[in-house]
Amino acid sequence: MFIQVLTLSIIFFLTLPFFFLSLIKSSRSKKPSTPNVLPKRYPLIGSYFDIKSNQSNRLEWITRILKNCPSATYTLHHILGYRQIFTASPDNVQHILKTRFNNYPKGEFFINVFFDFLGNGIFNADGEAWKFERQVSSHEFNTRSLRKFVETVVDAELNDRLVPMLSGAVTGKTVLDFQDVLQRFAFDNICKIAFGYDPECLLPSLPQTEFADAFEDATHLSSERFRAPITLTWRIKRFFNVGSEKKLKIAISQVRDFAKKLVREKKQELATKSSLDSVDILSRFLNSGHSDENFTTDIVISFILAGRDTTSAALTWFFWLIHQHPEVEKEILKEIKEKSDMLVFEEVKDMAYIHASLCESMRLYPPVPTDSKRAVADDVLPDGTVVKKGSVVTYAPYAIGRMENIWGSDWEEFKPERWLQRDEAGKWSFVGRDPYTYPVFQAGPRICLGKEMAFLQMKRVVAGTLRRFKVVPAVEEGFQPEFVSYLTAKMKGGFPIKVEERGKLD
Ligand code: HEM
Repeated sequence: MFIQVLTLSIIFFLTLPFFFLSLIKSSRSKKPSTPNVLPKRYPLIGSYFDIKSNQSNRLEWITRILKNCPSATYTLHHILGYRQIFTASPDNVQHILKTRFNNYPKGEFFINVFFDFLGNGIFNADGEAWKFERQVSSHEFNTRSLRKFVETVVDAELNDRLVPMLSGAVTGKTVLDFQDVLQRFAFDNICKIAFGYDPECLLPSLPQTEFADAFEDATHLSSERFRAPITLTWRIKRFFNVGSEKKLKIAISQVRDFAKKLVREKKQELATKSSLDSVDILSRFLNSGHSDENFTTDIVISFILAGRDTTSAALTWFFWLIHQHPEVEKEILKEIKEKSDMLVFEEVKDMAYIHASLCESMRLYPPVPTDSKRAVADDVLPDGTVVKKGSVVTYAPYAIGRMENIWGSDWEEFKPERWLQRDEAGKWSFVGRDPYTYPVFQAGPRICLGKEMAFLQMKRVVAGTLRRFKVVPAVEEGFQPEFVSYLTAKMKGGFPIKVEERGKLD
């Protein structure tokens, strides 16, 4: 706090004369004022005051601004001339993620902010390091691996852990935090598929998971660095090891200790096994000659981040929306009833209505609501926005999902049908949108590697849960959950539910 006040005071006194000058100038100005939704901007400090006052509702604030800009793109001016361009324009998204991919890496700024937590893991790498990690990991996402994932890992976690836990909640009439349960589910899943290790997080006792808490803190506090109005603040705090940086250091060291333990155990296992027996991602990296402990630890952390918080966030919002829309739930149940009790891989793939409902839910509540790149060289976006070398360019799936010109005047409504068409026999088929209009999984060369895996897992969980149970939010009448976003999104305070047994589907 002291450091933040000190930094601010210095900047404040340096910029005071410019501030008053601009006030006088704007009060004399005859020009019509900009709509008050756009931030006020001053010399040197840019829109510091608006940025600061909207820090806690940043996503909504940015969305409101983008909705009020003709090309859904806005350049936000931070302190000392540093610019950040926000966009919700599909053409601009395509330009950044595909057409001029090489001009928009994650960049030094992002990598430095997250380096202590993610190191050189795939989420925090550019250039050759990224290419190598992507190439090695991609083998784990072929059809054979995906089939194995659904038929062994997901089904076992569902039938042996999730369903018994929901049954227990019916019998005991207990309230569960479904967000926590789904995170545990996803964590067990990703550890099994990526490292061949079962952390047994989703047990009836809901074991205290020090690691999960530390992971949560590390994600939250690292992304706070990214949002800090003044970058210098966290660097000074880190130097003196005080405040949030002290907490972050402790959380990161717990996360890294856990990940290192996984790497060491895997190395021992590989020493006694043929390399052909080990088909998880970690084994692939270790077998490819990359046994450096820090590097493999980074890989483990990135995959946990990729696999744990994304699908659980998506499912949390999905189950909330389903309860608000009984007509959608009814249609989902119809689809479930058409399939066998123990779904096989092809049946999971084929569930078009559930697929559409998940897409629709992630349109409104994307697990990764914004994503940033840094311009290597000067550029101009398709809408004419000038990008200066070094500017941060952020595309916002959350805002794109709320654009009337893309989704129509009913954009606020949860309507899976906007992703579907019926054939003459009345069977639904899924109609996707291009990945720039729906960049929930990113797009272009860095599109999410786990997209298909995520859908298979989520569809299996939805079918396995709703076939037997009704998920009822345990909240007061009129309650509205709050969407919060760190690196990935969350429902603030968790998602309390009661579970009811459903009679046989008729
Ligand atoms: C609903 C679920 C998911 C969503 C919405 C999602 C979304 C995303 C997004 C937006 C990115 C780009 C992040 C960035 O570069 O900053 C990404 C990257 C990635 N995702 Fe996912 N993801 C999901 C599930 C998964 C799962 C289950 C895995 C499995 C391990 C996975 C693996 C990855 C990997 C490895 C990358 C890095 C790709 C690269 O940089 O080349 N994701 N994902």
